[in-house]
Amino acid sequence: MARDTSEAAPGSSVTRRVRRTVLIGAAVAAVVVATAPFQLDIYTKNILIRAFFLAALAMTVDVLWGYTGILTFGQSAFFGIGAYACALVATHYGFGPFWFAGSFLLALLAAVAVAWLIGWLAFYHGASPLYASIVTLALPIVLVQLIFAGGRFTGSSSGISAFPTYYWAFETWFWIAGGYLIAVTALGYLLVSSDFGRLLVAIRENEERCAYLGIPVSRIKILLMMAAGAIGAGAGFGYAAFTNVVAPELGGFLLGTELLIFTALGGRGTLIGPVLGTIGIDVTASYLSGSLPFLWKLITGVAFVVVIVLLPQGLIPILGKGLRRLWPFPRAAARDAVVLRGFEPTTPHGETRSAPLRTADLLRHYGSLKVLDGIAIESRGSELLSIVGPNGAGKTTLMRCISDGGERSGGEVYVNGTEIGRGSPQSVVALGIGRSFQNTNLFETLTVGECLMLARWRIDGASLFSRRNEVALPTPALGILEATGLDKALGTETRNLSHGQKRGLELAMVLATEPSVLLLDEPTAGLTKAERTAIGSVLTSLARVHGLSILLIEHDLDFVRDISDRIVVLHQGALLMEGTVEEVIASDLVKAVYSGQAVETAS
Ligand SMILES: Nc1ncnc2c1ncn2[C@@H]1O[C@H](COP(=O)(O)OP(=O)(O)OP(=O)(O)O)[C@@H](O)[C@H]1O
Repeated sequence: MARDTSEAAPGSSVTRRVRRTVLIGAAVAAVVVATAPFQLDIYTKNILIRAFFLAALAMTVDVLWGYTGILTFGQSAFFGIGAYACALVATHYGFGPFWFAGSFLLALLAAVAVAWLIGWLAFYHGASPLYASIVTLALPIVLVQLIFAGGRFTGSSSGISAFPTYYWAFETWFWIAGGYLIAVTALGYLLVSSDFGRLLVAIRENEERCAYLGIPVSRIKILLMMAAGAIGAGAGFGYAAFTNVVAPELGGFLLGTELLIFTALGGRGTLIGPVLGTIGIDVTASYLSGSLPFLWKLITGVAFVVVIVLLPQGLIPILGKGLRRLWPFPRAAARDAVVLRGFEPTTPHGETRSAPLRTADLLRHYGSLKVLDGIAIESRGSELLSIVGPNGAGKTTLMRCISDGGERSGGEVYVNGTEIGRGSPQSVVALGIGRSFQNTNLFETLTVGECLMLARWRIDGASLFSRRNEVALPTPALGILEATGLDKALGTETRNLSHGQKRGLELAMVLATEPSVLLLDEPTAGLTKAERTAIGSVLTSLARVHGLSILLIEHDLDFVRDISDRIVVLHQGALLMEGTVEEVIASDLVKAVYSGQAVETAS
């Protein structure tokens, strides 16, 4: 089965990506060539070479902050590591082609190792974005302190100067710096416009949802940090080799903050904005700092505040809009037509597993407040088990404890026979759990097609430098898309969908991960009667035809009665009752709980 959306833009996505990559590379190359130093004075040549190396560094800040949402103050540290690797080896060990190449390699390795450590500290499971920013803030501060403490070896606060280097002509260094900038910007563009780039945007928009789709968010961020660190160190190495002067400020906190300002001014999340912004601002600032030594910081500071307040997207997007009016070209390849294919899921029809999900003595407390107390439930394959109970009974907490090993305070959770331990959501997804949330939890600026591709990431992977436009989905996911009309809206951004369609998309995304146990938290909340009926019949078919084990939290008891095989009733964090639909509906105990009467629970 294959369906093609009707929104195909002219030209293949590959052609457009190549065209846009060439365009981005050409724009940077144009700046480099336009400033070619044949008639420039030495001062200007110096400034431009420095600006090109810094622009390459700012490009990495944009990939980390603009695209992935990692607010990093620490990129300057990698620049400093690269610069000091060059200076220290040349000063203390030796100089020549072997030493030069060796120190370049050392710079890259040292940056990658430090980035790995910082990434590991900043992005361990459960760390908040604020914590990650503080860790990156500490990095340049620690590095500068180490340089100070290094005494004569590192040159302390004076740095190191006049170490041996290649005294090539300014023109040669100009092309090295410009070439490095063009190469890393083109590489950066290929990355952010690929499937992997789509993943970075998804992490920025909704990291939690990514984790529950089985995407190893922390690992991806650490790898990105390592790549960005290596590029930054390469730039720092080049700068040190060119100037043959290094000082602690090259790896300092001030430069780290300035890079954020350059990125914001140029246009966060545009790649070309921070590159051109850095060149423009650094060159202007260098001139102003010469002629107006006390005023230039004030002027750039005021410009920063004005742009942030009046043009929060930065300067380059505004210029880009103007250019696009004069010379229209296709927008980002992100909106390429997406083709859907369906396949039968691997779970055999009607397979009945004994207990794909089991909890034993599950406990969750917040301080002295016991929210779940000794919950033992078991769900069977090909079964729809509803979890009901008054507000605050602990239903959502139960789902959290099943889907994230770090959530529970005690007890065990077994998924397909494996105890989840303290595993992260993505490791629990790998065991066969799929979870949808009480509140719709999507990626606002991604299209329906992109969201579906994202949901397949764990199984299909994502290419680093290319972009697919076809996604294969298990037939149940396709069924949900058809039932909610989403198969006709694959190019629509999710923020423009109706509430019902958002709920449908969320369910389709969970099903796309091919779970054997489905945890659904009020999947029909806010839906019309017709939409509820459609979802209800899909759920029953998932359980009975496709053999899934479904745990469903619902407040609509009529809906529960119509579709459930069994019901579990929670009350004040304890298991009140478990039985067939008829048993639970006939229970006086359950009626008493729902009418607000005081009821004794087992615990
Ligand atoms: N982070 C938290 N800190 C303290 N208490 C919490 C926290 N999260 C949940 N609780 C408490 O745990 C109890 C159970 O909450 P939970 O959301 O699991 O209930 P629920 O049965 O899903 O309710 P509802 O049907 O309203 O969604 C509530 O009393 C809630 O206030």
